[in-house]
Amino acid sequence: MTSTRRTHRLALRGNELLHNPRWNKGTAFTIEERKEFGLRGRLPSRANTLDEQCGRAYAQFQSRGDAIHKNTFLHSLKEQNWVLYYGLIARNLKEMTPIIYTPTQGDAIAQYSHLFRRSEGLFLHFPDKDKMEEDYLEQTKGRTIDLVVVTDSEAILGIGDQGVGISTAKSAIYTLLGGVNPSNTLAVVLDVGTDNQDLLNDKLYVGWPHKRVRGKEYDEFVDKFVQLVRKHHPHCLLHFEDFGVSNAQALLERYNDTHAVFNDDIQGTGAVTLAALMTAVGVTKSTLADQRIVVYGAGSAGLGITRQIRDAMVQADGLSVEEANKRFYLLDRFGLIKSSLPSDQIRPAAHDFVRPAEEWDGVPQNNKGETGLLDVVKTVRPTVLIGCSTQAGAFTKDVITTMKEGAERPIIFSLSNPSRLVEVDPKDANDWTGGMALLATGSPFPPAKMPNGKKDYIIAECNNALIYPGLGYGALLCKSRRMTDKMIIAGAQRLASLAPALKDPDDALLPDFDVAPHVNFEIAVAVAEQAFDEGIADVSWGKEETRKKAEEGLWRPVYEEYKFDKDGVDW
Ligand SMILES: NC(=O)C1=CN([C@@H]2O[C@H](COP(=O)(O)OP(=O)(O)OC[C@H]3O[C@@H](n4cnc5c(N)ncnc54)[C@H](O)[C@@H]3O)[C@@H](O)[C@H]2O)C=CC1
Ligand SMILES: CC(=O)C(=O)O
Ligand SMILES: [Mg+2]
Repeated sequence: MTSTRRTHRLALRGNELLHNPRWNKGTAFTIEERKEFGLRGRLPSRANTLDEQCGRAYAQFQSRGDAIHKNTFLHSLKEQNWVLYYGLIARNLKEMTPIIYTPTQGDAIAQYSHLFRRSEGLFLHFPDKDKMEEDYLEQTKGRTIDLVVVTDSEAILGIGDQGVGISTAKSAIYTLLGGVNPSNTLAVVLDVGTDNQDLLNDKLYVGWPHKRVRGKEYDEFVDKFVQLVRKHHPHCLLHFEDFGVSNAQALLERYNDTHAVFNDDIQGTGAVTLAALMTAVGVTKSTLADQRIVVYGAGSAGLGITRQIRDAMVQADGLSVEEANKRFYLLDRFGLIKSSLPSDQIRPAAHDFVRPAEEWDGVPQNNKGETGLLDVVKTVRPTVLIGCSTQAGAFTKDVITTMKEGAERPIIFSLSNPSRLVEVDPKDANDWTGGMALLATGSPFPPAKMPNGKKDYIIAECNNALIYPGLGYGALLCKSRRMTDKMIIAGAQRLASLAPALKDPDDALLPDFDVAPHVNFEIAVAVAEQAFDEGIADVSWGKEETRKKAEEGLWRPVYEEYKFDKDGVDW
């Protein structure tokens, strides 16, 4: 890829410049820049390169004992110097991504109020709803905003309602893995209260200490925000993250046809899982349509995955929607989703996949008429088992060995985060199936030992971060007016085409996180090209230039030249 160093004209000097993480270079300011920007006496004598700074910061990172302290260290680095923060993590991607993202970020968010030092992003508080536009403009006036990542923190990274959190980590991943310019992103928390009693009881809780606002008032608050984004940044992609399942689905449906919106838990997770499954069926030399798929946990992720795979069966394998729906067996907290369940136990998004109760006559059920996972597995003999339930250990040895009896190469994805909530430890799934399972997890796990001295099996990390930065960058690159299903499938197909298991069936089902920036770049190109095909790209250049434009638009953590200019950038 090409790289061009630009010169920036800055109106900031002295401490203002040193304390601005976007522009600060710390000891890497050159002797000339120190003179020009009034920094000479504010810095020690010796100028460092970025590599030297990264070496020093890496040693400091290593000296932090546990993951949460490492997370805090990196967070404070981000408050000081963006180039150093992203440069350091980019140089140590596999080691540091789990620190700034899942699994560690979940713990950091759970302790947010206690670890709090400095705020980041935009907080929109329900009690200040009448001032929302003022607060929004205060943070965004004069800025280019290409991407807004918004959360109401109701379902954070598998640990539930945390009141405030997550959008900054998701937004950092856009920069790290997608090359999105961090200056052009905005992380937003919609603080509508929390139903987490521990937080409400905590005197240090920094969010609005109030029960969650729901219903009409909630909808109006979110709508006001969405309309503000549309009014001031009409081309910007609006990414919804970790909303509670009912709101997540409803918001996507409400805005999807009119605005470039994207729900990561539904669509991003659906897309990365589809890619892993496409690779897995390549290994088993079958098709998507050949599968019998059990999805355990029919929330945002489970329903998003189900719909994504169903749509791909229709698009790629030519099934009708009705035929494709029949390939799925969904379970939630009331067991199998079947027609005899009371209607309030079946979410609207699950309606397409409800199994007829008659089909289950004679299959054991509990005294409430619920059919559990093991009995579903015994009856269905699934080829694919996907977990997104937050129920640690739900895929027991019985479940896995029963599945193995009906599938030579069982495909088992336990996607719940953080790692401790995984439905089955991939090491166990590997052992219980004699090394025959095709595995993926939501957080990183070490490779599994294979029988008969075969090489270790790399567990694919099936996390939406392997695809959402590329989906987002592709959409904002071509200023797409929407994020369509076809764009998402194009991204998933490109991701699957890069999977190691395509070349070697004993290798991982998805590319390694080491190469996630390259992978997301390829996804972005595929997504933008698809937007051109659908006639929804809104730029002056043509489809054939997509790759070149994508390269030019990448933000990279390198120090660029500065010149002082009193009319230059001042924020
Ligand atoms: N790997 C990845 O990229 C992603 C992983 N996830 C993870 O997936 C999990 C679920 O996330 P969301 O779908 O956003 O949450 P969610 O709350 O929308 O869905 C969880 C579902 O599991 C169900 N459930 C709870 N207990 C159950 C039980 N005993 N049996 C069956 N189902 C049960 C809940 O009723 C709910 O419908 C979390 O751990 C999350 O971190 C979510 C998004 C992306
Ligand atoms: C990865 C992600 O989006 C989640 O666990 O919610
Ligand atoms: Mg999420």
